[in-house]
Parts: sequence; structure tokens; C-alpha cells
Amino acid sequence: MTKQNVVMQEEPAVAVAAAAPTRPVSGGANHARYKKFLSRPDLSSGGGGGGKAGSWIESMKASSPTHVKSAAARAVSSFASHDEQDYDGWMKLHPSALDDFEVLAAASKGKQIVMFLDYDGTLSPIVDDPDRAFMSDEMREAVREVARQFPTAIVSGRCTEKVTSFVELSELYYAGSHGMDIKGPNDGPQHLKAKAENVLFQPARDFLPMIDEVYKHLVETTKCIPGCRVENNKFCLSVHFRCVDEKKWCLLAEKVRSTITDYPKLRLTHGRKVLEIRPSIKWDKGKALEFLLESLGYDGFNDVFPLYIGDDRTDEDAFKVLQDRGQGFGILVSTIAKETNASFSLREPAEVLKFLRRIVEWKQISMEECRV
Ligand SMILES: O=P(O)(O)OC[C@H]1O[C@H](O[C@H]2O[C@H](CO)[C@@H](O)[C@H](O)[C@H]2O)[C@H](O)[C@@H](O)[C@@H]1O
Repeated sequence: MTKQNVVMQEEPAVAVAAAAPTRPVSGGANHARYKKFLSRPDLSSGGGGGGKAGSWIESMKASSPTHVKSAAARAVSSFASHDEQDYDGWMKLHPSALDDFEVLAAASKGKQIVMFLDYDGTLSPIVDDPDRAFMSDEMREAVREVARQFPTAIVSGRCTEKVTSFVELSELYYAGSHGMDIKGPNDGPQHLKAKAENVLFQPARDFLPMIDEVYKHLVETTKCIPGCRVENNKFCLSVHFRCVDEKKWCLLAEKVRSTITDYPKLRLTHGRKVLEIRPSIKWDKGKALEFLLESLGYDGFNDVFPLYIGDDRTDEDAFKVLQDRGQGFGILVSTIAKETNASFSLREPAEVLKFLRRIVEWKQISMEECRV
């Protein structure tokens, strides 16, 4: 494997899209159940192509430097020591899920844990090339063990096919394209497979031709910008600027802005060094979490305990759902202090690995104790 530039820390930008009228869309056997969410405009954001490229640039710049600062470089900079102070205060509000594991375990005692895992920056480190964001074999093994103990879903901005090919575990649920492409496991115990058939859901299916058209247009118009990369995530698009010279960000923002101006049914959000274009439907990772809980038969039950681990701004929708339901916990993966709806934190994928191993071990011990 080629050595990748692993990114240590970043500040995510805020979402800056605008409301656009949406049309009802269809998508799979579960469409009727979730129709109520689909015809509403997304009021949390701005408008299709509306807004000025300048404000986009501010959001793009709110991210950390394009390339990684090494741990050593951070250690010697005064910026790092100031940051560390902020981080210590923040950690009091969002304690480490490893250090406070017992608190978390006690809260879930006697309840059915359901595990939700983001992919990039959570199970795999952030690297320059999105096609090479592989997860380690140890991580895969840990996720496999987790799925043996608890229903487990991967919730990602990537298209379901791509994230499935990275994770390579057929016993999981997958919610790709920011939750707009949900499918159940192909594998596993019969009772889970039966439930899985109820899970296929694609609320933005009508947008496929539009997304394809915009993808082709963006590939064409951004090809003059070195380092820019447009990724087709099936129901949404990612325009990566991690490897674009900062001097060209304005040009890139303008090209993306002018493209989506022609598509008022699309909206723009920001991720980690990425502009994300998606349908203006009221559907996100939080809605996907609720959908999966309901499909698994846990809706309305007090004895279910969802855990959601993620690093990105798009994961906040899921953290918020858990906070509003007063159920389970969100765990934010971050090495810096950030505003979040998550209750706990972990610093990086290496800590996620430790946490996953720990929860499996805890579950096995609890089961042993029940037997004796
Ligand atoms: O929801 P996620 O699973 O976290 O997916 C969000 C985006 O992740 C990927 O981009 C990010 O990771 C890349 C690889 O480390 C990195 O190069 C890029 O800068 C990050 O934004 C993925 O490529 C996107 O399509 C996802 O939307």
C-alpha cells in the first residue's frame, strides 16, 4: 500500500446551503412509511446555488491546513499549547469514552446496544486519496466482533457499494450516501436476515439522473484545477479540495456554486476538505439512524441503547437525534475541541479500535456473569 498523508486534526466548516423547494420522491418498499420526511424543504440550510462563493470560501478556510501537521510540529507550537487548554476544558463536557467506559457501560446495562459507525475518520484515518482510505485488518476484526454481539450499521457519506467494498463485512447494515441508500446484511443469523429484507430504502432515487448530470458537469468544469477530485457517491457528490492549492479555492467554489445554481433541488454542505452536493430532501444520517432502529423493531422501546461513533459535521444529525430521544450516546472522534451534540469523545480511529474491543470484552464478561 502506498504511504498516505494521514491527517491528524481538522476544523469542520459549517453547512452553507439554502432551502429549495423539493418534489416528492419515491424510493423502495419503505417509501410510504417515510414520505412525511421527504416532501419538506430542508430549512437548516441555504439555497441550491444561492449564496456567494465568498461565504463558501470562509467555510472552506475554517478547515485546518490542507496538509497534516506532524505530532512533533504541534507539540512545539504555542498554538498547540493553547489548543490543549481548550481541549482539556472541552473534555470535561465530552469525556473520553475509554476513560469513562464504566459510566457508559452502566448506563447501557440490561439494554440492547445497537452500534452505528461512521467510516472516514472513524474506522479509517483521513488520507489525501479518498480511494485509498482503507481500514486496517485489526479494525475490520473488531467491527466483526462488535457485529457478533450487537446489531451494527455503517453510516457513511460514501456510496453504499464503495463503503461496503472497504469494510468487507456482509453481516452489517449499510447506510451510504449520507443515509440515502440503506440496505440490510446479506449474511448472519436467519432472524436478522428476515429483518434485513425490510430495510432497503432509497429516499432520493428520483434524483439519480440529476446527480449523474451534475457529476459529469463538475468533472468537466473542475478539470483545470489541479488536485480537485469529484467523487460520485450515487445519491450525492463530493468535491474534494484537500489537495487543491488554497489560492485556487475561490475558483473552485465559484465553479461549484455556478453549477448548482442551475439545480435548485440540490443543496450544498461542507465536510472535511470536501464540498458535498446532495438532494434537498429532509433526510440525513440522523433520519437513517431512526429508520434503522424502527426497521430493526426497536422503535418505542426504552430498553434499546444506540451508540453512534463519528467524526464529521454530518454525524451531528445523528448525535442530535440521540440527544433529543434521550437514548444511548453519541461519541465524537476528534483531537480538537468542537461544538457537538455528542456526549463522549475519542481522539482518533486508534481509540475507536480500543473502544470497540473494550465493549466486546465487556459484553462477553457480562454474558459469562449471567450464566454463573
Ligand atoms: O460519512 P463518512 O464515512 O465520514 O464520509 C464522508 C466523506 O468521506 C470521504 O472523504 C473524507 O475522507 C477522505 C479519505 O480520508 C479525505 O481525503 C477527504 O478529504 C475527506 O473529506 C469520502 O471520500 C467522501 O465522499 C465522503 O463524503
